[in-house]
Amino acid sequence: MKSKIPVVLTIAGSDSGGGAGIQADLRTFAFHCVHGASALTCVTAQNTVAVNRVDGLPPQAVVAQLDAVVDDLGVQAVKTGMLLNAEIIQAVSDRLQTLQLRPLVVDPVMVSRSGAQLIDRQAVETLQQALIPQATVVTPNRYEAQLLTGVEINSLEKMEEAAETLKWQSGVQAVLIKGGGMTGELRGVDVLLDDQGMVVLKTECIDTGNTHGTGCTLSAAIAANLATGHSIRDAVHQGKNYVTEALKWSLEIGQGTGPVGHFFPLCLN
Ligand SMILES: Nc1ncnc2c1ncn2[C@@H]1O[C@H](COP(=O)(O)OP(=O)(O)O)[C@@H](O)[C@H]1O
Ligand SMILES: Cc1ncc(COP(=O)(O)O)c(N)n1
Repeated sequence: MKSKIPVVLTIAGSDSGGGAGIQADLRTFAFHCVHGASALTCVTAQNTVAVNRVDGLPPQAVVAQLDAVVDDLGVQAVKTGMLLNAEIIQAVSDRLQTLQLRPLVVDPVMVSRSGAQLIDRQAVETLQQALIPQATVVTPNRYEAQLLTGVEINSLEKMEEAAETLKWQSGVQAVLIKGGGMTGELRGVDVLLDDQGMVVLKTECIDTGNTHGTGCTLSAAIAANLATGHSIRDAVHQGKNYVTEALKWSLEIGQGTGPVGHFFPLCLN
């Protein structure tokens, strides 16, 4: 029997601990019944406690992976994660622009959950100028949104202000500011701004320290949902619900911030 299945490409880094990056993306794609393809940007020596080392690939190697996937498999949606440096970001942005690969979910990965800086300063600028304007949805967390907009985010109103600022300064179609790094009752509350306006996304707050990979998982789920034909709003809503479930089933692995449980329904024992 032959089956037709959407192909989703992630352009991101490897997490040796398996909780975030390419590993989280591919598990999320599998859960959503889409075929996951990957273009690796870098290899991190990482666990639940720290990022010990990062080795980047040459930009041409990243673009060659992208081309190999697009030329043969075709792609119904793309997401980007950790892009490491300005050269890789520029090369990927140029290729995405030329090929007009859409929908495109940009997770502007800059700082890890353990607090490690994951890309350099110049890379932030290139992300802003070359990649984010092309995005269907951009998904910064609290700290990334602050860095991208200059708005200090300490309330729901400031989350909304940052979303407005980022949307109008970049021309991106939709902005999702994630609230996993907020405190009190705003923890786990996200704000989505698209062409229809602003919505606040609230699910239950999960009391767990094991949040490694939440951002990667959410952006991968949104890309998978877009690939299967959902609207932006629907893709984001369903992605948020998926992350909430995965957080409920997060894994007690390692000494630090453990990963979320991507295949929760299969692991109920
Ligand atoms: N404790 C939590 N309870 C419920 N949702 C959470 C919690 N922590 C993070 N989230 C959700 O996980 C998703 C990823 O957000 P966040 O953790 O802020 O991203 P990142 O991993 O990029 O820092 C968001 O939808 C956020 O609201
Ligand atoms: C290779 C890689 N990519 C991304 C993240 C961010 O992870 P998170 O989803 O927790 O923000 C990470 N720690 N490592």
